Amino acid sequence: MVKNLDGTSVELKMTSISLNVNKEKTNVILGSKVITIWGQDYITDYIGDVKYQISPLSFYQVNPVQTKKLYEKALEYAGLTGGETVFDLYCGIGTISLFLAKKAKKVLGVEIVKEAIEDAKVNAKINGITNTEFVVGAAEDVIPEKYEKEKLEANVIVVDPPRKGCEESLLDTMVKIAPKRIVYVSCDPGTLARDLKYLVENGYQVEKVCPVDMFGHTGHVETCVLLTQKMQKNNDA
Ligand SMILES: C[S@@+](CC[C@H](N)C(=O)[O-])C[C@H]1O[C@@H](n2cnc3c(N)ncnc32)[C@H](O)[C@@H]1O
Repeated sequence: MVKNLDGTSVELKMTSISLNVNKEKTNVILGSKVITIWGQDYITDYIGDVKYQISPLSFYQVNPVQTKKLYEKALEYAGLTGGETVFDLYCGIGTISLFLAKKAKKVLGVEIVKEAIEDAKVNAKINGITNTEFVVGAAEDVIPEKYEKEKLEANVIVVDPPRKGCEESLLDTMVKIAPKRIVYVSCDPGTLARDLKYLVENGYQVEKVCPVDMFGHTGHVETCVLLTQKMQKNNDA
């Protein structure tokens, strides 16, 4: 039994042991080869009432108590009423996508790791969620390409990039798609500030900012930001 910081406790049950093989001499921790030594090829976890299957090469937040708060904040900032098309870019195993899907018309998730997208599809299925689509690829390639070919539309775009933030080509296409709301989830204040500057210079305004302490006793902070269209605010007023 392990006690969480919020006083709740969880029973830990080992379901798998796997070995990762990395022969590259770089600063990347995990190699692409994973050997299951015992048990299943994945672990499972719940955030709120959503169940997730997570395979070894897929990203998963490390602090389950704070992750629930972070996703609830992203959901609140998305302001969904049930009729929206939402993009969840850098979606990992579909964690935020599935949180949002329950309150949206449709969610499109994009993620670069193939195994994570396979998990996302399974996760939609095991939670009985049918209004999601998951695509493998770099967000900065998939979204501009789909925008050119299919004239994609979205009411809300959520981005949760790694520390390097979003490529300018993606931000540029997001501005062209012109969602009413952008929810930016970031683990790096420096690249967050850079990307917010771009969005603010291109028609958006920062409406709300909420830091979430995902990495207790460290100097790191996760941040959830709501941006809205400048015109929209003026029209609403
Ligand atoms: C901070 S994680 C967020 C994942 C997910 N939203 C979550 O909360 O579990 C960033 C994710 O972006 C993925 N990623 C990295 N570069 C990418 C890119 N260029 N396009 C799409 N996904 C990318 C990583 O594999 C990782 O799953």
